[in-house]
This record gives sequence, structure tokens and C-alpha cells, in this order.
Amino acid sequence: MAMIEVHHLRKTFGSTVAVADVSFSVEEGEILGVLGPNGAGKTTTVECITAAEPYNAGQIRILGRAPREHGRRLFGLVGYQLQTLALPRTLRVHEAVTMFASFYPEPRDGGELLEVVGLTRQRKTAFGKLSGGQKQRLSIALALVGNPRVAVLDELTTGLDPEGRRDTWGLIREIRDSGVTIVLVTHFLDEAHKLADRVTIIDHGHTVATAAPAELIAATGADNLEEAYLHTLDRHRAAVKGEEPSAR
Ligand SMILES: Nc1ncnc2c1ncn2[C@@H]1O[C@H](COP(=O)(O)OP(=O)(O)OP(=O)(O)O)[C@@H](O)[C@H]1O
Repeated sequence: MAMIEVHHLRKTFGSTVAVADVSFSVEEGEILGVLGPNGAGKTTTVECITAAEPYNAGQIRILGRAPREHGRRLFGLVGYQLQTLALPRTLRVHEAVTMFASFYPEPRDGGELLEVVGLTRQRKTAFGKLSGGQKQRLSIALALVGNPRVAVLDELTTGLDPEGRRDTWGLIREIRDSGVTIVLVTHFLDEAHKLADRVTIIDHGHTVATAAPAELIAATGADNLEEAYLHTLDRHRAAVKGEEPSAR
């Protein structure tokens, strides 16, 4: 059974259509990369999956059931790492983990989790004194503290230096290897290529393609995922307009 299925999802904010028609599935144990330009509807889509937002039409199934059917158990099932983590500046790292752990019926051990994300030495550091990379690590820890089967990670390496990004990629692989299914929203095509088993591309609220990076590269005759991504978007937009795609 697929871990997550999204069928013809539609979500509007007033007159803004944030998600027009998005469909994809996420298999258990895989890393699915969610790609697309700014404003494409990626965050809105994952917020519908985590039930942070209700949706207008279509279907979402998590382990075969609608998000709301899971009730409060959904929060333990799907961990969500926010694009920006806002916590009181004086809250210490271990206090944040303990506080978030209290929201869940079967939380992970806080000390062990800080070890996993490499924040043991900072456990007594106030949130306001953490570096950008350390805040990212804390936000990943908070997404995992409920012992979820799925982790939704939104732009998790934005603002990190190359070493921080590489370390975070290692961490994501370890989390996947521990059995957690991962939905990874990213603008970094190298990141998607290195981590994702499959990627789904969203443009203007529509699913454009879902495939393994290597399949997408082969299908477009591109040299790398970035080229393949741009080519796929061009082709989609030209088809929508009824035109021939431009040569990139
Ligand atoms: N709470 C909201 N109220 C009104 N409009 C919203 C809201 N959230 C998102 N939108 C709009 O919905 C559209 C999709 O936004 P969304 O944040 O899902 O895109 P995204 O693909 O995640 O973009 P980015 O890559 O810039 O993070 C945008 O036009 C955005 O302005």
C-alpha cells in the first residue's frame, strides 16, 4: 500500500488557486522530492497532507485513510518540519524537544534524538543562540520527536553552507534508513538528485511529471536533473499554450 496518495488535490485561498490539480503517491520507505518554482503550490500541498490546511476538492489518503479520519493520531504519524522555525529565544534546545515530545502519545527519547541530529553539545543552548544550521537540525528533531512514519521536510537546507547541507543529507539518509518515509520539498536540484528516489514537479498548481531522477533525465535527453527539470517545465508550459517548447 502507498504511504500517501494525493488525487486531484485542489486548494484555494479566496480567489487564489494555490493548488489546481495535484496528484502523486509516496511509497513506504522512499524519499519523494517535491519540486517546482516559487508559488507553484508545493507548501500548500504538503500542508494539506499534514492536515495543517483543509482542501477544497480531490482526495488525500495516508495509509489508506483521509488525514482527518486519523484524528489526533495523524500528528504522530506525519512529522512536519516547518520552513521557518519560530521559538522563544530563551528556550533551550532540550526544553524545546521535551515540550514538543509532550504533544505525542509515543515520543522518541529526546537525548537520543539530539544525538541523531548532532545537537547533543547544544542541548542547553538557548534557541536564540543557535546558528542557522543548528536551528535546521532542531527543526528536523522536532519533526521526528513524535516517532512518525512519514517526515515532511520543507526547504530544509535553505541557508546552510555546503558542509551543513552535506551533513543534513547524511542525516536524511539515516532517517530514511531507520524506516521513515520522507517527502522533501526543495529548490535544490542537486539535493533532489542525491536524495530522492522519485521527484514530482508542480507548476502553477498542476502536477507536471513524477519520475525517478534518472528517468526524467533520460526522457528529456538532459545531462543532469536541473536541465531535465527546466526542460520538463518548458515542455509542459508549451503544451498548455499549444506551442512548441523553446530549445534550452
Ligand atoms: N495562507 C495563504 N493565503 C493566501 N494565499 C496563499 C496562502 N498560502 C499560499 N498562498 C498562495 O498560494 C500559492 C502557492 O503558494 P505555496 O506557498 O504553496 O507555493 P510554493 O510552491 O511552496 O512556493 P515557494 O517555493 O515560494 O515556497 C501562491 O500564490 C501563494 O501566494
